[in-house]
This record gives sequence, structure tokens and C-alpha cells, in this order.
Amino acid sequence: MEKALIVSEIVKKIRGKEVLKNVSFEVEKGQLLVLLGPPGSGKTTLLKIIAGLEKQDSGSIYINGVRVDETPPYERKVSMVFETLALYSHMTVYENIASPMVAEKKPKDFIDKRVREIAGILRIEHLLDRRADKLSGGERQRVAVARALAKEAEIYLLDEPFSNLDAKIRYALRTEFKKLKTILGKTLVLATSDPLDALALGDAVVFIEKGEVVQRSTPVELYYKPSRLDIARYLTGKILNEVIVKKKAEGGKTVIMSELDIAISESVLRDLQEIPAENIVLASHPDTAIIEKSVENCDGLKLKGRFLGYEYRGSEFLVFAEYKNHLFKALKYEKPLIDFNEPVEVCISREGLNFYNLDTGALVR
Ligand SMILES: Nc1ncnc2c1ncn2[C@@H]1O[C@H](COP(=O)(O)OP(=O)(O)OP(=O)(O)O)[C@@H](O)[C@H]1O
Repeated sequence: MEKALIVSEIVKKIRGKEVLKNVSFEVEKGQLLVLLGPPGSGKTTLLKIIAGLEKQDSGSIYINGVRVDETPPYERKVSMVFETLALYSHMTVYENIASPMVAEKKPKDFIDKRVREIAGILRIEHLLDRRADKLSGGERQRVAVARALAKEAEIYLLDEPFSNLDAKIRYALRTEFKKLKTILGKTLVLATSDPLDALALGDAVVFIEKGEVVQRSTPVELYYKPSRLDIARYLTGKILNEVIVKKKAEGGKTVIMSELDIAISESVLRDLQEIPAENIVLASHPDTAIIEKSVENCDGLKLKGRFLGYEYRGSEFLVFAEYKNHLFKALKYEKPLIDFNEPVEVCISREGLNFYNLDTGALVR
């Protein structure tokens, strides 16, 4: 596959602090790569370096196979939309979206078709005649994205394009955005701190933390096999199920201990024996856990707890159970018919379990 973008060993210091530490990744032509990371992880700085708006201390950027380290921004064929949006406030939305194409001296018909097409996908057709200074925050955001996408470029860089939008519009825009990407057939790099953007949109995801790439994978891999416990927690918020076990050698045998009174299936015991770590966190998403009055045949971890309630999430229920001050969560598609504080059984199935070394946080299985 042809590479639209290669980021190679980028190092950047700002005021003596290393904000990018040897960052490398590649983006294939037509791919949407999501750069995911907590605030302050270096995403904006990296996008600016790709666009040529900041200079790296070392390392190289290649666009369509050409090294562009010495190429000025306007010759890089890159279009960027910033988190802090700068629209031409005295112009209409139409003029704003059209402005890069006017500057490129594109024919009027072409401009009109493209403005309307992109405005349609981003659902801002009704705003085309409005002045930019009369828009809400969310509307400005969509116009800024539209303008960036209207520009002829090889690579589109989008910095937190959905950050000012409410949850409902965000959800709708993600879907539209995917469509837009297919229509344009262009390469996009989207920086976000929201795992849902990454999971919904990315062909590939690069997880960046404190200026370092810590995982590069598909969204599904990232979600189900995060390479570190802190990434798993970041991706799921507070709904990851976690159980700590310790291995101890006793009389030539390895004994598995847990602070919880937990039944561990033979298959998981075998997995634990094989892992070269003594303190292990077993972690899994709620979608591979079951909380019911009783659970037969649990291949994984099983414990008894008390029902705490549930949260309705639109299409499913997130069910909570407590055991010895630990909270366990499971996803269920029917409303649970269990009373508050009633005894329940929790089964965390082996199929969804990831094993992390408690001391290093690294995925060990
Ligand atoms: N001009 C600057 N002066 C000092 N520090 C800076 C400057 N620009 C960036 N930094 C620092 O560099 C690091 C990376 O910042 P950057 O904006 O690239 O991260 P980010 O992942 O895009 O975060 P956010 O999502 O909050 O914008 C941060 O620690 C930030 O404080």
C-alpha cells in the first residue's frame, strides 16, 4: 500500500521539555488515522509539525513519498483545521467554505457544487447565507471542518473537530464524517482525546501519551487488547472490571491468591501459571461479563455479590454488582429483574480477559 504520510522519529522540545519523543507512524493513502491521547499528550504539536507550522528538532515527515522537512506549509498539500477556530467573521458560511477554492482559482460551478455537497454532509446547508459571527460554537466547528475539507489537499489534519459539540450532534457527525471520508477518498489524520471518536472512525489508531506512541492498532484491537492497563482504563472510563491476583511459590507449587473470594476456572488458572509475572490484574469489558441471580457454567472468574442497580444506555443496560467494596459491571440487553441488594453471581468470561502485569502495567496475555 502506498503511504500518504510517514512520520519518522520526530523529536520536539518546547521550552526545554520534550513534548514529542521519537514519534513514528505511517498512514496509508485513503486511510483515516486517529491520533488518540489525553490532553497535553502532544497531538496538536505533531499536527503542526506535519503541516509545517512548527519545526521538529529531529526526525522527518514524508508526504506521498517526498521528504518535506524544508518545504513551507503552503507547498505541503496539507489542510488543517484547528481546535481554536478562525473563521472569517464578516463573511457568510458559503464564502468561508468557498474561500480556499476561490484562492485556488477553481471554476465557480465547481466551487458551488463542492460547497453544497460538503455542507449537505455536515448538515449546515441551512446556514450557508448566515454570517460566520452569527453562529453557535457547534455550528462554527462544522463550518471550520467544511472549509478545511473544501481545500484541495493530499492530507487533511483535524484537531479535535468535534470538541465543541453536544453528544447527540457528535454522534450524528461521526457517521456523516465516515461518509464524507469515503466520498472524498482522501487521507485524514484526526486528533482527539475521545476514545469513542477513535473507535467509531479510525481505520487505524495511534495512541499517544506524554509525547510517545504507546500503541498502534485497529480500533477493535485497541479496544479489546489495549497494550497497557492505563490505556484500557482510559478507553473504558470507569467501567473496566478488574481483579488482582498474586502468584506465590509454595512447596514446589504455584498458588494463586486473590483478596476476593473468587472461583477461577481451570482454563484461567492454566493461563495464570504460564504468565511470567507475580502480581497480575485480570481486566475485561462489561460486555464479556454477566451479572444474574445465578450463573451456570462460568468459564472465567466467578464471584458472589449484591445487586446495586443499572444504568440505561439507550440500547443496553449497564448492570452493577458489589462485592467487598469492589464494583463489577456487565452489559445486558434486557432490563434486569433483580431487587436492590439481592444476592447475584458475577461471571467474567475468559474470552474477554486481558492479563496485565500489576507492577509494570504491560499486557502479558
Ligand atoms: N507554546 C508552548 N509553550 C509551552 N508549552 C507548550 C507550548 N505548546 C505546547 N506545549 C506543551 O506541550 C505539550 C503538548 O501539547 P499539545 O498541545 O501538543 O498537546 P495535545 O495532545 O494537543 O493537547 P490538547 O488536546 O490539550 O490540545 C503540553 O504539555 C503543552 O503544555
